[in-house]
Amino acid sequence: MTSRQPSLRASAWQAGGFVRDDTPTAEVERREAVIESLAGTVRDLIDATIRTTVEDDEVHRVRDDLAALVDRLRVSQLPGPAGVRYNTEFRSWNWGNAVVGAANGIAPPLRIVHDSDGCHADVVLGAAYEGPPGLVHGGVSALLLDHIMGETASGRRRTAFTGTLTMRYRRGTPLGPLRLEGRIVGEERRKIFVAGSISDADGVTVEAEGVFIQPAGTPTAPERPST
Ligand SMILES: CCCCCCCC/C=C\CCCCCCCC(=O)SCCNC(=O)CCNC(=O)[C@H](O)C(C)(C)COP(=O)(O)OP(=O)(O)OC[C@H]1O[C@@H](n2cnc3c(N)ncnc32)[C@H](O)[C@@H]1OP(=O)(O)O
Repeated sequence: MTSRQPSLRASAWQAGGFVRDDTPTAEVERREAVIESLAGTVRDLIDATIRTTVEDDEVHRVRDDLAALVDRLRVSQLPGPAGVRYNTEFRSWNWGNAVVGAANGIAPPLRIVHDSDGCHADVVLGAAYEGPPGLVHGGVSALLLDHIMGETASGRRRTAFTGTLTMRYRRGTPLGPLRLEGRIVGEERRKIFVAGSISDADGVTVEAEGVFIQPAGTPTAPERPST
């Protein structure tokens, strides 16, 4: 990208990608379920594409069928990325998000749980997230930790952007079932210090520490109940 991008400062938080959208929560959730079901099938498609061994002619036929389906979805599109929207009830939705976007077939199916200590999520990573053979790509580990640690810092009551994220890859992270965790270990003015980890059944594979910054002038809501 060559054009100059705006920085994620307070003015951007207020006016940029965070869009007030007065769609009622019930309608947001109805549409979210619809689009999530499509994204789930796209995720299956990605896995099937990686692992298929069907003959070349069949690959070409499937490609042509898919191109026709893409044309149908293109009939009505947003002008750009989905951004983050919120309504009068502070229900927010970010359907394009790279980690938790309901409409995003390249986002792993991650369900983040906020608890009293921070956040955790159980996820099963398949072939689409491979780096070394049979192991999770290091950048994918960083992606997932960045997000869950950011959500931990946010606590769903303030915006927090990643300032610095440091990873220690202790051993290979196998594809398959994994647990992600984040917890706040300190706060200093607008800086929130967060520890995070990825574990498999045998223990921690990646540990991380991060400094997340609440942009100046952005609000902090009262504590929200855990889910
Ligand atoms: C009513 C409210 C309800 C809200 C509800 C919210 C719901 C939220 C929902 C869901 C949560 C989502 C979770 C997301 C997870 C994913 C996170 C990401 O991937 S974020 C994208 C990647 N990160 C960027 O692109 C940042 C780019 N950088 C910037 O925009 C700025 O540099 C920023 C905001 C990080 C800092 O800018 P400054 O202008 O505020 O910083 P200065 O005023 O200079 O410093 C403040 C303090 O922070 C330290 N600092 C600044 N930058 C730092 C850095 N990069 N690393 C460490 N410390 C830094 C400074 O040393 C200073 O510390 P001293 O107070 O003096 O001790």
